[in-house]
Amino acid sequence: LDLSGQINGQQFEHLFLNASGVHCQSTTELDDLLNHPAVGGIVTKSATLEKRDGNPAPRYYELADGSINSMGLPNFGYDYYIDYVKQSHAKPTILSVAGLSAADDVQLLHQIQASDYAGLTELNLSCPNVIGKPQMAYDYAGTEALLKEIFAFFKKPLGVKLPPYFDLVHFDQIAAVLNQFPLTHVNTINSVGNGLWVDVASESVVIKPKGGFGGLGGRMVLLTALANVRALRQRLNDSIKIIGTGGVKTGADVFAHILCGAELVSVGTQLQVEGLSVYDRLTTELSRIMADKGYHSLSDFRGKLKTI
Ligand SMILES: O=C(O)c1[nH]c(=O)[nH]c(=O)c1I
Repeated sequence: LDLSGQINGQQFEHLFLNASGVHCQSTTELDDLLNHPAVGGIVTKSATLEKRDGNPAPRYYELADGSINSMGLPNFGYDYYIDYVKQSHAKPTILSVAGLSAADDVQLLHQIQASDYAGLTELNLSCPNVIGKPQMAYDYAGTEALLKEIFAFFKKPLGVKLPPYFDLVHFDQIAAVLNQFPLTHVNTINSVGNGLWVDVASESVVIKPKGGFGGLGGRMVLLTALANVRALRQRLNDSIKIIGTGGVKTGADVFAHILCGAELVSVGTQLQVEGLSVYDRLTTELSRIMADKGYHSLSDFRGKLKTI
């Protein structure tokens, strides 16, 4: 079976990545992913200019049907990750970056442009957990202005990480902005921002930052993730590929993401819960579904969701 995908001419022999933030903060974790046969490529934890400790713990909590997190962008800083992705790796790498401001974003991309890194970069426009910092991708004019400034100097392959949208007009608006730029891909969705879990027994929230508010992931966000992959596939230029992220727990979920138009699929919460073996299970389950349907490659059904 051909389970490959391509972004900007870079061949991902296997469709699976990690969701940025999960199992990707240290070089050891990144090596674990790269060395796993059922992983096709990796995304780094979003890097900021300087190293960050992030928010106070507890800042991640696993639920029956997913997760809630308010990590606060803990990472070892830009230099740590550019040094890692600059090395030659057997599989494609995506360097994720997240400034604490638009100016930071520009500075980070200037540094990447000046470096000899030739791989993919992903600008995270959707971190919901940096206190006081709004999610840029909910500001359409701000996103357009930022991307105009960036593409004036940035000539390397660039994609963006998007938050979920919940209104068809918002899909139209963000697609109208993104279609103006030579983006290699969009990665959708980031966590569903600012959910709240209440533990009834203790009558308390379960994470410390932001009074318990945090980004939602896992099975509970699958339907929102599929909607965002599908809506953006229907609206974005074909040249902008989609990395489907959000809610993947089974091979059927992976199949659904591809049917909605995803080129590649990321696993976040379920990787956190299950470990690297999740990729073997998902590969087995996806392969069985494809074989039952007589499909030999992802392109046999990618984007071919039927309506009724
Ligand atoms: O809190 C985080 O570090 C975080 N958490 C998320 O769920 N998405 C993000 O983009 C980020 I930068």
